[in-house]
Amino acid sequence: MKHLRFLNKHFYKYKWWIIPGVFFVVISNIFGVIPAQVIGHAFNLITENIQIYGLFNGFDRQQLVYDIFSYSLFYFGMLVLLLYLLRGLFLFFMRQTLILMSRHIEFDMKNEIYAHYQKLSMGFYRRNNTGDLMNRATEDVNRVRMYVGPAIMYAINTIVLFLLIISAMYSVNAKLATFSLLPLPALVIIIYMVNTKINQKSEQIQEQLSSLSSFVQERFSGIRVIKSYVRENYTRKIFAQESENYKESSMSLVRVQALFYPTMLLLVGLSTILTVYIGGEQVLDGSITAGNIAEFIVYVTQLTFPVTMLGWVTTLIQRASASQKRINEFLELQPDIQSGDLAIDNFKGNIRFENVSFTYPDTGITALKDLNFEIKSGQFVAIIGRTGSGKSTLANLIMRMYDTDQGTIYVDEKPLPSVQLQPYRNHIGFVPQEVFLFSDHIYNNIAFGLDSTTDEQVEQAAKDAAVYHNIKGFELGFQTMLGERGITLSGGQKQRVSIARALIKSPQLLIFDDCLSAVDTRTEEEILQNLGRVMHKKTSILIAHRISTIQKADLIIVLDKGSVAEKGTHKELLAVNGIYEEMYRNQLLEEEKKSL
Ligand SMILES: Nc1ncnc2c1ncn2[C@@H]1O[C@H](COP(=O)(O)OP(=O)(O)OP(=O)(O)O)[C@@H](O)[C@H]1O
Repeated sequence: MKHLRFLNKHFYKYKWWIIPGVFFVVISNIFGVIPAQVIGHAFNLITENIQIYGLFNGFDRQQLVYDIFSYSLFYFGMLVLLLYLLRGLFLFFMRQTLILMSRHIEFDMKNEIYAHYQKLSMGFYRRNNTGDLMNRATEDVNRVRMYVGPAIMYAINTIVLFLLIISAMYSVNAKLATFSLLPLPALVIIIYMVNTKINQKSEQIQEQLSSLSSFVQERFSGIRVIKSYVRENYTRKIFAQESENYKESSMSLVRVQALFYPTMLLLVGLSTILTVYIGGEQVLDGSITAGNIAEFIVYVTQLTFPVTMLGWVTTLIQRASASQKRINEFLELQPDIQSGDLAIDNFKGNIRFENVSFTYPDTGITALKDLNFEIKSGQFVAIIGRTGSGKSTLANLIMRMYDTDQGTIYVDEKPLPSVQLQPYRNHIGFVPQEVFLFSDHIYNNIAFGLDSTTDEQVEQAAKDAAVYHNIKGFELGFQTMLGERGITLSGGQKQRVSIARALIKSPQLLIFDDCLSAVDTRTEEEILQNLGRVMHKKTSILIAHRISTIQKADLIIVLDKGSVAEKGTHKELLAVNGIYEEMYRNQLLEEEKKSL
């Protein structure tokens, strides 16, 4: 329950919704209780009038008695109707305030969680899977909303109704009130127990459903692999098994639910029988009127719904508390990467690594060891090395996706952690190794990094990335949709669209993380030539596997097992006869083999 205290700030913010809301609950309940008394009076009127009507048997006046009697009944009927209408009106206001408030709180919470997620660092995204993040921002928030809205509303409603009805009952007759209420505690306990059971089963079903959905989602994403390995029957069988489990749990839930209403009706029926029996005795000894029995039956029926709600409200509160705990776990996390204060308005693109080492905290893998080098402003620098040698890690450190364990990275001679993070990243055009494009138009994908763009800018970026003609070849050109409901680009086209996305920013520093691997050598040559023009006097860092890509670099850094093994120009490195020269020889050999 303590986790729900987090929501108090929201309640405070929306106090002018809660206060009238509670007021409407009280008023609507008053209008809900008075009709029972009116019905009681009407009942008394009937019994008394029937006797008077009988006395006038055979007299002309009998018709007059009948008219007065039916007029009074009509009056009582209209009064009950009016009271219920007023109750309905205030119930409407109650929902309009309390439930609407819960929607506002839900909206605020979702925005708060989303904004907070965005602040958290890469390590957080590595540690937690996307499904979990999504669940906390949607399903868990929804459960909390059920607490701030319906649960609170029904709880207040139940308390107010209980107080009003019980005091009304005891003011009529204490003995009858006690007997009529006797089955209610049993009803509360049974409902609570059944509800807990239903809840456990629903949770189990929910889990099975999400595992079923993940299974289906993954299998359909990998449908190509399934078809090529002819595993359709195999996956169908697994799916049938998972569905069977889901069906079994659902059936067992239905069985429990089927018990719920009969049990409830049984106990309410018991209460009614007791009311009529004890009430009958009381009428006989003259302590109450027959109308009071009718009044009590209405009370007992009115109490049934809130009592049922009580069990439901308890489960809603328990669920909300568990969900809020999960939400708080993430909201209380502080980003590992905190922005510095130094402004970096005229970034020149000078990067210096001084004794930099880095170990991934989750795996304990030391990816970079004691790196020392300088990338001067305006240089074209290449990073090369075997797979797993730490090239992408180096790019991530420059982007400050992670902080170094030891040593310092200086940007324009300022320690990177002391620099304002977002303006710094804004100066960089980063093309990651794993291309990610949004399910949106090609145009919007290229324009992604800028707040406003012109068609010319987008087209020029596409031309520089050598993807313009491909895009123009599509029926809808730059308005072609990508992603699930759009077209699928080839690996090379994707890489080039993501290059265009970086180039459109005219960044001061460009980092290509092995993003030319799916591009043929001729197109690669074209892109490199364009880069020479676009990145003139600006810094470019190219991570590559092919030596042909980087031969013209001002500086080539060869990484081996996380350390700088060699550095220099192409010519200088060949002269060293080391790793670089060996890679060069192997690649030449491969090309010769291909040309044979
Ligand atoms: N997010 C991560 N968490 C933990 N370990 C990682 C992570 N990313 C990379 N590593 C490890 O760090 C080492 C260096 O990886 P990195 O991706 O930097 O190499 P790379 O030179 O870019 O490789 P490739 O050429 O195959 O892309 C590897 O041993 C890898 O397993």
